[in-house]
Amino acid sequence: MTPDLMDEGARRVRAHAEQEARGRTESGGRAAGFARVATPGEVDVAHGRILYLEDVHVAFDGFKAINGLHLDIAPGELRCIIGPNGAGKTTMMDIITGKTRPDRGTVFFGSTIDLLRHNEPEIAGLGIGRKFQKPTVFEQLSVFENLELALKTHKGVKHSMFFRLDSAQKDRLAEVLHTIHLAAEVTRQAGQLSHGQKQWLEIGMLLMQDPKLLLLDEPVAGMTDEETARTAELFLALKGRHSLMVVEHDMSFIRTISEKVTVLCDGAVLAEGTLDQVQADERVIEVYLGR
Ligand SMILES: Nc1ncnc2c1ncn2[C@@H]1O[C@H](COP(=O)(O)OP(=O)(O)OP(=O)(O)O)[C@@H](O)[C@H]1O
Repeated sequence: MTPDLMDEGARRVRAHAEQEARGRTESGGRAAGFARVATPGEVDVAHGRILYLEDVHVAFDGFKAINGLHLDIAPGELRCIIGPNGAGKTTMMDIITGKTRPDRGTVFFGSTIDLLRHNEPEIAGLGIGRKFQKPTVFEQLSVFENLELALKTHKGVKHSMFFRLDSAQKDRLAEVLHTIHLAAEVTRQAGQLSHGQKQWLEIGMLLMQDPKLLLLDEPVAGMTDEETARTAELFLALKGRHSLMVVEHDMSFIRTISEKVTVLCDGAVLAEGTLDQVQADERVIEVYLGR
């Protein structure tokens, strides 16, 4: 989910919210029980859940990729998702971000936002950022320019030329630079950064949008041991302020960052608990070793 997509989504969510408000005035109120459209930045976590999936199903040409999936993420939690190839991890992220529509089931962001009523850019605008495995930074621009670009709320040459950061945005940019360990690289061209640094820069671009929930797909694939260790530090620093869902195959990385691990298999949750607990689970051993 690129920052551009998040900007576009924020605009669409605002437009949607305004349209909903107009609809209420004209019709005198909406049917009770409908999920309301939250204004950007507002996620109701009073029930202790930032993300809630219940009995979600998706089939591709009859093949059940997601098959009765239940999942709950608490605000500020760092949840690790593991599972063998084809378990449905990417498809689950596709459903949360609106890229794939489930055949049935419930997918809520907080307790009031029904994500199935929103499209992909709207979901990005609601504060769900997604980082794909491959870094997609703007290689010709500097680290600073990449982060600045992530803040621009209007596209187009005119706005690009006249966009200036205000002081709060400058503070935010400095804070993000520090968080992603790139303060010393601020003027460097992104194309010259190492693979790990590019990954951090892309995470920084998402952080400029202040997402509530970050979905990270195999973030340490291809990183050196040192970069992996710094990424673990970064994620531990982010949890609490943001909720994170990390899909990863690197078990030593998972061990460093995880509290609760969810094991997916055949499109459903096979086991949940600490890494030690799930690794000792016979069913988990069977799906990893028995295939
Ligand atoms: N668009 C699609 N059309 C047909 N089958 C699909 C589609 N998307 C996913 N699948 C199938 O659904 C299953 C789950 O795939 P998914 O990519 O979600 O698994 P995964 O857990 O992310 O796997 P990996 O760890 O290999 O990335 C796989 O068998 C995959 O081939």
